[in-house]
Amino acid sequence: MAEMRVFTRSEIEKNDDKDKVLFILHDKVYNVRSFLNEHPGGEEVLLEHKGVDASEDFDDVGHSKDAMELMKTYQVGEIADSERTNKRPKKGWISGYIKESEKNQESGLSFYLLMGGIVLVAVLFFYAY
Ligand code: HEM
Repeated sequence: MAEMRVFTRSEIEKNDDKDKVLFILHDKVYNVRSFLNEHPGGEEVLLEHKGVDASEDFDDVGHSKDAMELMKTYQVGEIADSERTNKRPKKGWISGYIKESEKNQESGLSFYLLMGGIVLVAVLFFYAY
């Protein structure tokens, strides 16, 4: 991951460096210049959001957990403390995380099943002898 920098919103807006396509997603700054051709949603939509806070539109698409992981590769910094919205991502955005917590519950459940199995074996063992 590139070295993290602190940006102001106007810096992102005014940036006209040809090597950078910067936008803001939930107070974090991304440079998707090298991702344009690879974005499954197409380069157009990324270019349309150049220089702006794309959080809401991004949330509305409801990106997957894989997309969230991929994003980390393109993060170049974050917005200065005083300019952060600190808004919680909308449901679409966190759908991946919700799935993640469901996964944890599942693994919690299998833990109890395992414990139940052990107890059952112990009881059977107890009655067998
Ligand atoms: C670093 C930022 C981004 C990354 C890494 C990223 C990654 C992805 C990936 C992996 C997909 C495939 C579907 C999925 O796995 O969710 C996707 C689809 C899409 N993305 Fe992005 N994306 C980014 C930013 C954006 C932004 C700012 C927009 C603007 C609204 C956008 C709009 C879309 C659209 C419209 C689709 C297609 C959804 C569909 O066909 O159902 N993406 N993106």
